[in-house]
Amino acid sequence: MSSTLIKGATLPDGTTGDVLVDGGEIREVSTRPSTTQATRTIDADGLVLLPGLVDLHTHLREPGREDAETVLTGSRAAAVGGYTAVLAMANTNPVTDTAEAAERVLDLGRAAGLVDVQPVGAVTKGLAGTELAELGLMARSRARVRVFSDDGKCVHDARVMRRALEYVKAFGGVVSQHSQDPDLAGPSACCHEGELSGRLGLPGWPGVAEEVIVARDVMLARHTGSRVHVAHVSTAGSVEVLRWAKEQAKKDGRWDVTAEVTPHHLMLTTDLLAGYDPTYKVNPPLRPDEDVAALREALADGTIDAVATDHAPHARHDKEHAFADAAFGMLGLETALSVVTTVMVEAGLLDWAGVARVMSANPARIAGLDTAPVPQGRPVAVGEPANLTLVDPTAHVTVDRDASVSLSRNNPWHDRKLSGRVVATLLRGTPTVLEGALA
Ligand SMILES: NC(=O)N[C@@H](CC(=O)O)C(=O)O
Ligand SMILES: [Zn+2]
Ligand SMILES: [Zn+2]
Repeated sequence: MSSTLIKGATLPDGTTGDVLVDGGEIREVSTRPSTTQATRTIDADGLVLLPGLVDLHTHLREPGREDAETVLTGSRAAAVGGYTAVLAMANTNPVTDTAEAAERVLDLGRAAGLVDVQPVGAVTKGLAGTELAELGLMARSRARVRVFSDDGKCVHDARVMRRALEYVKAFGGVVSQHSQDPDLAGPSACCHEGELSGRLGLPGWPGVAEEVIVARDVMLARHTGSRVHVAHVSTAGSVEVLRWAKEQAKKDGRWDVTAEVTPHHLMLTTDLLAGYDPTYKVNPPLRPDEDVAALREALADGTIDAVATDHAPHARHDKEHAFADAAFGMLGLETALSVVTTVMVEAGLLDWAGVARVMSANPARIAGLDTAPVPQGRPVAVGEPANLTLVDPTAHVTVDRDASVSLSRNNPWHDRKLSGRVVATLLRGTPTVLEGALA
């Protein structure tokens, strides 16, 4: 295997040095110039070297909607975005609700070979919300499933949620919840319920539809002594509940609650809907400024543990409709690091150690990938697997949706100026991205 010498990189802790990668591992980290000869040298002067990014929430669409994305094209988008591992959501067709289905996604990921594709298992059969899927068999399968989610749908029945939490506790699993009470909004809700939705004549979801489920689930986590993870948190009220719950869980030590926020909920607001552009239609919906401010603050102070993309590719014929009829979801893998650089690092809310924490270490730990046979989310240190992301923190990029390696084009960042750019990604020592493009 070839070796790579990364010269003069700034590490997350702020020190500068040379990093030698060989045999899939980090072999040297030295503050003085390394004299070792390597097959490849990357000049990293002025660049930041992060542990490979880990995405807790990706929709890869295979099997079933290979016209929108495949495991291969989604893996390409992930690598370009600086990711070395992604959790593939279960709302495919068929649903990932059996050990065989999970192993198939795992194998497709290995065949693509660009990032570790870790399947998420469904909580209930067919995402129908009534009967538990074969959680234990998925956990014991080759796919070693630890994260379970009916994402796209809320596990609405409290009894089913309680059972699922009890079940996953046995093998250190976690239930990732799409928190949204369907009874608090009509079936046609498609945006944030507020003054603007009234003006536009669009039926909305109130923030409280999310908050009541977050509150219920943290109490169920406490009751069962298990772990719940709140997917794509979008309101200030949810943050308040999480802040309280995390304090309680810490004191108790027997249960846990974690949460993720998407790049779009950290930057885009509900007023974008004024033009009825379905690119901005997403679930949970874009919220007002005060929610966005609360989410940023919560990510900075650790109330929210992780940034997760909720990369949700959709084919043109599903997205290009009148607002009310278009599919929910937006792309996120290729732009996440730039959005976080722009809204968190440049704003002084996170330093690079903080970015490493919320985009690599914490998501890996939540997903149980930090203890996998070949771990993810580990520090940039000698003896660790060489999963690495090299970032130019001062670059400015104007996003072009047609430059994307995703199969889909539902990109809300098109034409926006963002800061920070992924220059290179290494998966266990092998470059998947060099000079900002697939290697
Ligand atoms: N986020 C979305 O708007 N859509 C997701 C489902 C989901 O994450 O709930 C999808 O699968 O398209
Ligand atoms: Zn969801
Ligand atoms: Zn999702």
